[in-house]
Amino acid sequence: MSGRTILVTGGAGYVGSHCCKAFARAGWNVVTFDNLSRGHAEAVKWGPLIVGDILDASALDQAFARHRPDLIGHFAAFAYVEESVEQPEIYYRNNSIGSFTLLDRMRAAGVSKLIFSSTCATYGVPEQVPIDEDHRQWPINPYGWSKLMVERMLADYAVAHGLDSVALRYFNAAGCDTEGEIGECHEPETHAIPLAIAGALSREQPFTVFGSDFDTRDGSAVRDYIHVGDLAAAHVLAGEWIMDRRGFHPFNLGTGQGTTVLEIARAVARICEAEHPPRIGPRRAGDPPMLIADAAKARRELGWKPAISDIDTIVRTALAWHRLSAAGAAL
Ligand SMILES: NC(=O)c1ccc[n+]([C@@H]2O[C@H](COP(=O)([O-])OP(=O)(O)OC[C@H]3O[C@@H](n4cnc5c(N)ncnc54)[C@H](O)[C@@H]3O)[C@@H](O)[C@H]2O)c1
Ligand SMILES: O=c1ccn([C@@H]2O[C@H](COP(=O)(O)OP(=O)(O)O[C@H]3O[C@H](CO)[C@@H](O)[C@H](O)[C@H]3O)[C@@H](O)[C@H]2O)c(=O)[nH]1
Repeated sequence: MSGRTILVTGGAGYVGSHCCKAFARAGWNVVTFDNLSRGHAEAVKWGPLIVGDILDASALDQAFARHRPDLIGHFAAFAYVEESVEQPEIYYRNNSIGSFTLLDRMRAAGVSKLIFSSTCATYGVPEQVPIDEDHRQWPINPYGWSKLMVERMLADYAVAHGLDSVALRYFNAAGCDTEGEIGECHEPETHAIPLAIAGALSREQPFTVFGSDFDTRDGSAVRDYIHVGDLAAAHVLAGEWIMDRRGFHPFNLGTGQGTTVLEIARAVARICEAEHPPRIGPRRAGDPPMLIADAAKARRELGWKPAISDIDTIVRTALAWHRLSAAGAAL
């Protein structure tokens, strides 16, 4: 598939930058379009960076005219569940209206293929686990709704306008590039694994487990952690797959294995060889108790299988990145 161009919105962010690397390795020309509101110019290493906002129609028009992308990888979004509960307006504007603007300008430019970063947060509290793609989608936080609205737009645009798309519903993206070139740099960091590592290594930043009264095997919440390198591989497969498919196609991306927050804390303590035990705190707003993927469809249709998503590899790669950052050698 070499020689094709993908324009990656949000390519300066965590998942987007890992996907840029994977697309470049697979022979694609990669152009990043990111407003750097939550990303890092230093993470854009596999092609040019256009500093622009998906809410800015003329910036999108210029980017499409200049680079003539064959495919859009749409990662740009705000992605914090708790923030979305407190400030829903910024989620609906950035994630939903931003995506609408992107689709509108794609139509105008005649760009008709897209892969979209969706999320298991669109399912809400599952009726059963593992969750397959046909499970009812009924989010319990504005972030999930802001993303589900985009899926709806994509389904409708496929029928009405021949805009073909894949929605990749990630479960919990985790870990960092196995070669240490890029990693996870959120400010503020809110994700469990980098915070558990920081907490294990420092008395100053203790790790708090949000909720110990869920109906799970140890009372803490269960998530399906998927290595960002496995996610990146899935994006390349999905990008190549959609080039000769029609319609809208959702896929779950997860391992099918659930891990509790306390199990994460224990794995981190073992691998970091430094134990500052976690604190137990109250539940965080908007958090479902358990999210586990049934990703059989991605395996069947895309030929995708997680290869590096065991918890030890996730924690080891995240720890390597944490050490590079602490030494000032990372982004
Ligand atoms: N991290 C996860 O576990 C996870 C799970 C499911 C889905 N997702 C989705 O994956 C995508 C990437 O998540 P991430 O964790 O890498 O987040 P991130 O914050 O690291 O990256 C998002 C990027 O988008 C950019 N951006 C935001 N709004 C923009 C705008 N209006 N115009 C241009 N650029 C903009 C930011 O600057 C940032 O570089 C998001 O769409 C998120 O909803 C993430
Ligand atoms: O300091 C912390 C941070 C997190 N958690 C818990 O750890 C789990 C995972 O939390 P986090 O890493 O913040 O991920 P999520 O809130 O599950 O959200 C991520 O994963 C979602 C899919 O589940 C994506 O849609 C979001 O974009 C992405 O941020 C949750 O139960 C949290 O309550 C803690 O107990 N303590």
